[in-house]
Amino acid sequence: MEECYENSSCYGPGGLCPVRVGDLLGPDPPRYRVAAKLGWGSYATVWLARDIVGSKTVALKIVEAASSQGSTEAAILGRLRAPPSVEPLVLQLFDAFTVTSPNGVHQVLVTEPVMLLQDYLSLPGRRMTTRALMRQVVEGVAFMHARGIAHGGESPTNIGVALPEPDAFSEIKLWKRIGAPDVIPLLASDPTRDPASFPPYICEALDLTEFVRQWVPDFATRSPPRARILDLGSAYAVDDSPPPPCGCPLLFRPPEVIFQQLLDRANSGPWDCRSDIWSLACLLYEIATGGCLFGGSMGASLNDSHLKRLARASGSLPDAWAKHLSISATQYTSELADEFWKEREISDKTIEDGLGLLQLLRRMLVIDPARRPTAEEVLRDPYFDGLQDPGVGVELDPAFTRYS
Ligand SMILES: Nc1ncnc2c1ncn2[C@@H]1O[C@H](COP(=O)(O)OP(=O)(O)OP(=O)(O)O)[C@@H](O)[C@H]1O
Repeated sequence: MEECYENSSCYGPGGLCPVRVGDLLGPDPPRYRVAAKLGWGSYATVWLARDIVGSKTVALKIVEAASSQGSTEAAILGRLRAPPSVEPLVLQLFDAFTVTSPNGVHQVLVTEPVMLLQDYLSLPGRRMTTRALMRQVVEGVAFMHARGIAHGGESPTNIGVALPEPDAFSEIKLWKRIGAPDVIPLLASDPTRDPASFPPYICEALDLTEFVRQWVPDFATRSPPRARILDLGSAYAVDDSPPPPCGCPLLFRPPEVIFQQLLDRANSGPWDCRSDIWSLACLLYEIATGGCLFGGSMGASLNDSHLKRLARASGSLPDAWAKHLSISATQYTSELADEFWKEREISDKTIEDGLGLLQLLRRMLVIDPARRPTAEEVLRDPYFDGLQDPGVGVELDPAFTRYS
């Protein structure tokens, strides 16, 4: 039950912004009317809202007060804006402002709403091949890197798909179609606590997939999807600033960060666009197979065994790491890596060129970040050769001039 909602203890000084369905938010005059919750993360709640001035449907990411002041997400999304004539591959920012609640000042990002890729992949009869979808994701990463942004957290929950006809949604149609959300009333155990510091109820997130299924039943079969990279909360501009702590989920986290954290848990050390390439490889494997490349049957923890598993996949271990692990580096050979990859052979015939995909992933999963291919080089890998993507209408442009 608890996992279906953000934790109520997140409301308090420096915490989340208390939001209710129907609230009108925005810079003067407020223009975004909250219709439903879309989700929540470690630092924010995200809401579907109607822009009553622009007659648009938008997503509002409302960041907890303690993380709002230092948040660079709006600036980074601003740098990744696509020109109007180009299909974007990164979530598009429409507006940014702050709201003040009893818990502090909250950054609000107004973006397009999307369906999570994992939910999209569950729709029956989708028209686009997984390989074409993967190419869009790689192209999105190449675009970010060309703009000097390292993402630092690529994982399946950070990839979305543009919604069909989002501006035609209205709050009334929404609730008529799928019913009202479940809510849990909140009452502070301390009766003296300011009741304005928490919402009167915690609201269940909207089942966007179910809504799209009903609203546009032929969405998956009608047109190829347009992928979007989201959650730039851990991203940074590599030329302008030192890397923030790496926010990548453990199973997607690159080995250089893991090694650094094994030395000092509080410090993820330097990471950059080459680190993204490692996470991207793990993400591509998961998009293709639905399985996790480095998750053992017991999951994974930040420990020596996990680092050894990554070294096994890449067939090498730096001497300094071997010394720390008290093992010999010479046992990490390409033959050992061959065994790892043999265990991951893709037998699912619906995945095009499974062998070609694994070869590409091996190219990307190299321990030394400097030897990993760039995202542009990944796009030119034979695995993506001859890919027709008529619905998206974008072609690979090595210089990415179409974005500038
Ligand atoms: N534009 C959007 N459209 C639809 N849903 C969204 C959108 N942005 C975010 N979400 C939903 O809200 C959730 C939280 O968003 P996000 O990951 O950006 O928050 P966060 O606090 O930065 O999370 P994290 O814990 O990953 O750092 C997402 O997992 C997703 O379910």
